[in-house]
Amino acid sequence: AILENVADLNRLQLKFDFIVVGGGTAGNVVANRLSENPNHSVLVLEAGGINADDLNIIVPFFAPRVMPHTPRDWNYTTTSQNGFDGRSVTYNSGFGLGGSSSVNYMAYTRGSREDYDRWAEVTGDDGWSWDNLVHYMEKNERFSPPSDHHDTTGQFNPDVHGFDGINTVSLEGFPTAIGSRIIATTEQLEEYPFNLDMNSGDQLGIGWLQATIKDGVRSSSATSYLAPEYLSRPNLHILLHARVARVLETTPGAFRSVEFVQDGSKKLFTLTAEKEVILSAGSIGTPNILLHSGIGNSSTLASLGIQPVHNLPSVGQNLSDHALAGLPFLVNSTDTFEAAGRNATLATEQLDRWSTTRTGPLVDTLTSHIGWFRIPDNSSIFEKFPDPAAGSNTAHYELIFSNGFLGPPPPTGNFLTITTGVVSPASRGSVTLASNDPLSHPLINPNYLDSELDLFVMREGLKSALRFAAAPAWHDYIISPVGVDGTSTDAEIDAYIRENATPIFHVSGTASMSPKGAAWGVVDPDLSVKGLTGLRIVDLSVAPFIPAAHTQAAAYIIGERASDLIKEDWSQQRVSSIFNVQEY
Ligand SMILES: Cc1cc2nc3c(=O)[nH]c(=O)nc-3n(C[C@H](O)[C@H](O)[C@H](O)COP(=O)(O)OP(=O)(O)OC[C@H]3O[C@@H](n4cnc5c(N)ncnc54)[C@H](O)[C@@H]3O)c2cc1C
Repeated sequence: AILENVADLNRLQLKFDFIVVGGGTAGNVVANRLSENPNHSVLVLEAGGINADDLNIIVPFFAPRVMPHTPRDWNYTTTSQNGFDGRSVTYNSGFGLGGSSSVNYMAYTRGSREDYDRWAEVTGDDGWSWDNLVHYMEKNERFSPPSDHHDTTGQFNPDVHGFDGINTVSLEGFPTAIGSRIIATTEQLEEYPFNLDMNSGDQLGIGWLQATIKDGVRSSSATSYLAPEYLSRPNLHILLHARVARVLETTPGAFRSVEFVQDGSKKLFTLTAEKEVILSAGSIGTPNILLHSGIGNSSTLASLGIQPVHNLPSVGQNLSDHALAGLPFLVNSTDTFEAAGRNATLATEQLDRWSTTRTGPLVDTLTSHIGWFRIPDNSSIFEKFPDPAAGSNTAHYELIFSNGFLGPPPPTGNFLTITTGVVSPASRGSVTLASNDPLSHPLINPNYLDSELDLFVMREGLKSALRFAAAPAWHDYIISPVGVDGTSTDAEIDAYIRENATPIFHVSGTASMSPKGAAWGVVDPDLSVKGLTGLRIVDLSVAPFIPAAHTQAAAYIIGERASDLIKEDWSQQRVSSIFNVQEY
C-alpha cells in the first residue's frame, strides 16, 4: 500500500524487516523482490510523491519537459566545472516514486561484457561478471513489441533478452525520417558498422535503440516493480514525502534505524528495521545520508561539526559521470521535431493521436539509434594516459542521433543532432558536504573533462560526428553543421565543447564496492557497508566504474542481484538461528 502520511504508518502499528530508503530505480526492485517472501515485511521511504498522472512523465517524447526546475526534480546544481569553462550546471535527478527511472530519457543500454567483468575483477566477486549477471538482466527485462507492432526482425537479437521480466523494454514505435539514412551509413562507411544488438555484451557499432517503453508509455520502476499486483501485497508499504536525514547506530557497529522528516517539516521521526536498512537514495542521496550520519572521512566530518561514527574516507569519492556535447546540423527536410514545436495544431494532433491510440511520434524517446565507438588504439593521448575503457571491446564515446534540435530550437530551420558522450571517462569527482544540515543539498562536483583524455575523446567524438554526416546517405539531406565543421581547429572544437557540453545525469560510484577487507571503497561485494552490520547500499553509487552505457539498466541489474544476496543472507541466518535453538 502507498501511504502519504507518517500518521497512517503509526496507526498500522507495523514492524518492518527491511526499510528501503529511496523508491527509485534500484530501490523499487529490492522492495518488490524482498516482499516476494510473505514473511518479509518491507517499508520504502521515498522523499518525493507519486508521478503517475503527469503527462510529461508518461508520454515518452515529453521526457525533456519533466525537468529541470520542476517538482519532479531534486533541482541540484553542480559546483563550478573547470572543464566547462567554470560553468555551474543544473544537475537533474528524479524526485518521486521511480526516482530517475521516472524522469530519464528511457534509453536502455546495458554496457559491454567487459564493463561488468571489470566489476568482478576489482571486487574479487565473480558474481558481478557479465555471465553471472545475465540471469538478472533477464529478470529485469520484459522485451515487448513496439507500439506500432512492426516486424522487428533484424533490429535486435532475441537470444540475448528476457521476455518474462518485470520492466518493459521495446524498440522504436514510430519511424523517423533519419532512421533509414543512419542504417544506410552503416553500409557506406566501414568506420560505422551495424550492430544487431548493442545489449549483447558486444556493444561496438550502431544499432536500434532499446527503450523502457510499454505500448507507447514510459515504463519506470514505479510502473513496473510497483505495479498494482505488487503494491497489493500486505507486506509491502511505501511512505511518500519521507526524506531520510540520517541512519542511526542501534547497537555498536549496527545501523538499523533511520531518522526522517515529512514534507519538509523539521520534525524528526525514527524507525528501526528488524533486519536491515537498505540505502537506495542514488549516487547523490546515498553518500549525503552516510556523511550526515557520521559515516565518511572522520576528520572532514568533525571539521563540519558532524560527530564521526565510522571512518570510511571513500564515501562520496569516485563520482563518475558522462559529459555530452550535441552537434546540430541544418537539414533539408520539414519532417523533424521542429515541425510540432512550431505548430500548435500539429502538436495537439500528435497528443490526441497518442491519447486515443498510443501511436504517432510521441510514443518514442528522442532517439532511435545509438552508436558506440573507440578512438584508435594508436591515438597520441595513450602515450600520456592509460586506456580508461574496461577493455578493447568497450566504447570511449557514443553518438546519439536525434531527428531535430535538442533544447529550444532557433526560430527557423530544421535540424538533425548528433550528440557525443564520453562513456569511459577518466575524470573523477565527488559528493561532499557544504554544511551539517542534513536537509541541505550537498556539493556535487562531477569534475567533467578534468582529464585531458576526456577532452580528447569528446573532440574526437565531434570529429567523428562530422565524418558520419559526410556519408553519401546524407548528401541530399544535411545542409551544414552548426557550431563546428570540418575546417575547425582542435582549439575551436575544444572551445565549443567547453561552452556547450552538459551532464547526462549518469552519476555513479560514490559508495563504491571493493574487495572484502580492502582499505578503500564503501561496500563489500555483497553491498553491506564495510565494517558495519544492518546497513546495505543498493543503487548506482556502488558501481566501482561507470559502465560505458546509459545507466538505468545497470541500476536495475544491481537491484536484482542485491535482492538475491539479501534473501540469501537472511535465509542462511534463519537456518542458523533454528539450529541454535535446537542445540540449546
Ligand atoms: C534527466 C535524466 C535523464 C536520463 N536518461 C537516461 C536514459 O535515457 N537512459 C538511462 O539508462 N539512464 C538515464 N538516466 C540515468 C538513470 O536514470 C539513473 O542512472 C538511474 O535511474 C539511477 O538509479 P538509482 O537507483 O541509483 O537512483 P534513483 O533512481 O535516482 O533513485 C534514488 C531515489 O531515492 C530518493 N531519495 C534520495 N534521497 C532521499 C532521502 N534522503 N530520503 C528518501 N528518499 C530519497 C529519490 O527521490 C529517488 O527516488 C537519466 C537520468 C536523468 C536524471
